[in-house]
Amino acid sequence: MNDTILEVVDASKHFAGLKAVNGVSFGVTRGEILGIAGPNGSGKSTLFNLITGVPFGPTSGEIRFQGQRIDRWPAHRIARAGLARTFQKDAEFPDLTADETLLICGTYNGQLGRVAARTRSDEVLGLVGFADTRRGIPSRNLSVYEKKQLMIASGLMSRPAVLMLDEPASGLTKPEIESLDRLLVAVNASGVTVLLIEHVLSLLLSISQRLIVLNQGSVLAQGNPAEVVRNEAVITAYLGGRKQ
Ligand SMILES: Nc1ncnc2c1ncn2[C@@H]1O[C@H](COP(=O)(O)OP(=O)(O)OP(=O)(O)O)[C@@H](O)[C@H]1O
Repeated sequence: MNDTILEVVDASKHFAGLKAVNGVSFGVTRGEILGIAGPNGSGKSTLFNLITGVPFGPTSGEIRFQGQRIDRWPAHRIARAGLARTFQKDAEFPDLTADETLLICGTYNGQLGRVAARTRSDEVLGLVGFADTRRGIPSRNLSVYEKKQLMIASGLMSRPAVLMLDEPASGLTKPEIESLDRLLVAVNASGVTVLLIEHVLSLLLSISQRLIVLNQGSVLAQGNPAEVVRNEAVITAYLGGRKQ
């Protein structure tokens, strides 16, 4: 049985002369946590953009999700098919509470009625460990870690098969990164395949089963995380060409 849930085949995104993503191919196995690393500007967020169609699909290449070709689908159709993502930002709706935010995500992305959305909110907030006492305050007043919890909970409202996270550890303290580690393991254990863009190497090494490193829009290395971070080309890319 083929257990590949998501396939990126020779995908590129070019902005005029800039090859932001250039001929990238990889598969994602159902149930895994796949880490994606790379220096700033190497094309990680653009790769998420072209997979999810937010705000654009690939210039060329194919994206296949659960056996269907999705690279010409509108973003909302891709989301509703089971590919959810988060962005590198603080709070989706700063003026809204966690409950209100999740109601919007549940009814729009998850296409749930109000009662089902409320039930799902309880489930996802429990899964990410969000305190009940914090559900009624505007998101802008939450701590950095609580905003991350809410962001991940929002992505889970539609019961996605795949959750794509863009640098969720940014701005977190070391103990908070350890909490995030446990949170993501719990999300994965609940049956969600996870794609994780991250600069925090300790998190990637702790939870990823495989690691892909991008550089200048192309795959530089992929495979076992501990081996990939020892790869000489990867070290050189991170050090900007300086030899140690
Ligand atoms: N909409 C756009 N128009 C033009 N250039 C873009 C656009 N989006 C991204 N780029 C460029 O594409 C390249 C890759 O950017 P991208 O944001 O994907 O990198 P990244 O690896 O996610 O970086 P970081 O780690 O800093 O978030 C960069 O040179 C960026 O300036």
